Amino acid sequence: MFTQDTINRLKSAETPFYYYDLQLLDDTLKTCRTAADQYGYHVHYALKANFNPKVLQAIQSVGFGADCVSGNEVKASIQYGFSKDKVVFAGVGKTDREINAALDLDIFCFNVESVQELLVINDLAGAKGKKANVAIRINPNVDAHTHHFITTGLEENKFGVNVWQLPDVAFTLRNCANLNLIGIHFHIGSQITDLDAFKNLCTRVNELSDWFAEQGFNIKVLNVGGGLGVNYHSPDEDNIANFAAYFKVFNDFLQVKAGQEVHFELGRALVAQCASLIASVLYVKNGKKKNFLVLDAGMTELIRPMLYQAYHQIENLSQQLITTHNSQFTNYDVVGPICESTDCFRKDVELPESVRGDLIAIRTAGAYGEVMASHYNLRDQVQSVYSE
Ligand SMILES: Cc1ncc(COP(=O)(O)O)c(C=O)c1O
Ligand SMILES: N[C@@H](CCCC[NH3+])C(=O)O
Repeated sequence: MFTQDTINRLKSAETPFYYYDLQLLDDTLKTCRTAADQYGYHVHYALKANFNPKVLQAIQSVGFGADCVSGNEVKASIQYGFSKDKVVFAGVGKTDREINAALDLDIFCFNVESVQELLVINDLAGAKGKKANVAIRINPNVDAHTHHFITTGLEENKFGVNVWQLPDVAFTLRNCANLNLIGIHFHIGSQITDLDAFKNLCTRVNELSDWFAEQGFNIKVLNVGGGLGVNYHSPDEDNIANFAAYFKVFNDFLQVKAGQEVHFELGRALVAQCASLIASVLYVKNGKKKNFLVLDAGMTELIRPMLYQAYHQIENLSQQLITTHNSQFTNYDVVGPICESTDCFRKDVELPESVRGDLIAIRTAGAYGEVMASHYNLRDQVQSVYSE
């Protein structure tokens, strides 16, 4: 919910922009930290969700590690103060240049996604006279019951090694003198709201942890990835994810052997609710079949609705200030200015009757929003405005 003061402040900035509520970010981080600390769990923030400098500064200041998926994310995490012994480097296609840079930075661990990658890291580490810590990303074939496009832990997905490939992984590890296996890593998908999916993940992790122990490997880290979802439908009533319930599932169902640490890689749940995309109504096009609100933001600023049919709550902030019980409501297709028919945030959105210049908020846009913006149509770089 935006206060009148905030709306007045937003009116003075040029749209479109992302508005960050840094207090909510801080509250979310502290809630997560407290819930994780209860079990001694380690949280790494998945930078891919949002690498806005202010967001990174806030997250590193609560002591979380960093989960990175490119050489540039590794560099950014260290630049913004994440401790290098809490930086992990994941990704299915790490280049030699990226691996070398991460080796030079002495990061904590590579999350490795194939036997081929193990061999490359072994060679590159050897050439530097180093030993690289690795965790094997295993595809647990657990259904996350999330959108098909953002599920990652199924046999049909490109990520990780499949269970039937593990004997080959074990053989390779035994023959790679420059690798030190420290952990096993999993990530079953994103925007998961059914905690049973994590329960099923725990069962698989327990089996695989036992398998590695039987093979004589000392697995120090169980990295169960991220994926905790947020409430896109009620961003005000439910603005902080239920971290306590999430971590409790792992405490209840994950078998942790003596000396093992449990690591998480949360992205969305930490940052989604703290930002909204703020746009202005450029034109109201009333037709016979449809009414359109044409905004000055589109898929170039927030692509999630177009890419995954993702729901984001849409609010008319200007009319919120003057809406009375007599206000007229109209259904609009809320669209952007981009030359693509898919450039639509949502069809048939019921909003107070809107006029040119009204401020529109597209909520829960802090994760995979600003970071996925593009310059298509040679659009300007989207700007950010902060609550403090
Ligand atoms: C390997 C890995 N870890 C962590 C994350 C973060 O996921 P989320 O933002 O859903 O918490 C992702 C993205 O889905 C991922 O691919
Ligand atoms: N970018 C996606 C999620 C992918 C997460 C990265 N593995 C989203 O906006 O929901």
